[in-house]
Amino acid sequence: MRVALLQMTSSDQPADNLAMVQQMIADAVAGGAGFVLTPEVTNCLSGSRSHQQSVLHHEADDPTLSALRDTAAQHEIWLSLGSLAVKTTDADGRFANRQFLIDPKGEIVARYDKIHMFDVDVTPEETYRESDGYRPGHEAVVAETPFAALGMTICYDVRFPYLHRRLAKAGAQVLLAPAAFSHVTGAAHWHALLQARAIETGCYVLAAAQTGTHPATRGPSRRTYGHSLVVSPWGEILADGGTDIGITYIDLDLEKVAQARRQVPSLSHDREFDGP
Ligand SMILES: O=C(O)CNC(=O)[C@H](CS)NC(=O)CCC(=O)C(=O)O
Repeated sequence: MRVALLQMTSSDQPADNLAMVQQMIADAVAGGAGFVLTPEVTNCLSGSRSHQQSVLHHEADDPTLSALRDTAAQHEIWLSLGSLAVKTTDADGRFANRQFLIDPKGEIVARYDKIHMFDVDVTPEETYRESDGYRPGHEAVVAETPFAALGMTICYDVRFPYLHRRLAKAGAQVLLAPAAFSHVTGAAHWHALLQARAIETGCYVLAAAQTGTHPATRGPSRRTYGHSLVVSPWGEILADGGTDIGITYIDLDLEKVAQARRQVPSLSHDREFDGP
């Protein structure tokens, strides 16, 4: 299976972002991809709650989701929307940061709501309170497909190794890690974190990333790190998307998953122990 990771610079205008993704999917299909991945918050990257309130939708009537389901069906591809920001019915008005897996008929076959919220002061000037705007998810998800079992994670989840081990023990062979990583933490940690998750689990890690300075009509503009990454189950970086908008390709070979796990079977060497 040929996979394409789309690296983009989402703005806070969902219609513009949709047009961009549709064009990139067409390009990826022309490049031979049968599975296309988009980054976190593909539809809208915004730091303004009131702006999000005015442009986002519930899943059931989200125009980005319905258009991209049609796109997947039209090209007969598998599509991971790394996430869409969608409205929920929660009384506090918080959104969900939700990943969708869409099959070649355009059906949604799996959903995952980001579990770990990025409530972090990266520097005194650069602070994030993701849980102000988004409600955390409560359920880990492994999606079975004919070409691989996919463990779903989003961005900050990458810092929580036990989530990934659970996904691998539940059968995942490929971990999806779409992101909008901050530039500062990305430069310090991004490659090492993704390589560690691959090594610990013997999974491929596929991380489609947001990149660059994101245009914002309201609220602060943000800068993300880019470097969409493909890591092999042995921990090698097979592809790095750099910092430009563009497409990164990889041909998955699941024999590599079995091989890495044969060579170092740490996934099956857990021990019970006493202590803290
Ligand atoms: O806010 C949105 O619209 C979409 N969500 C994000 O961009 C999220 C929360 S702010 N970003 C991360 O999780 C970055 C994690 C990171 O950079 C790290 O772990 O170092």
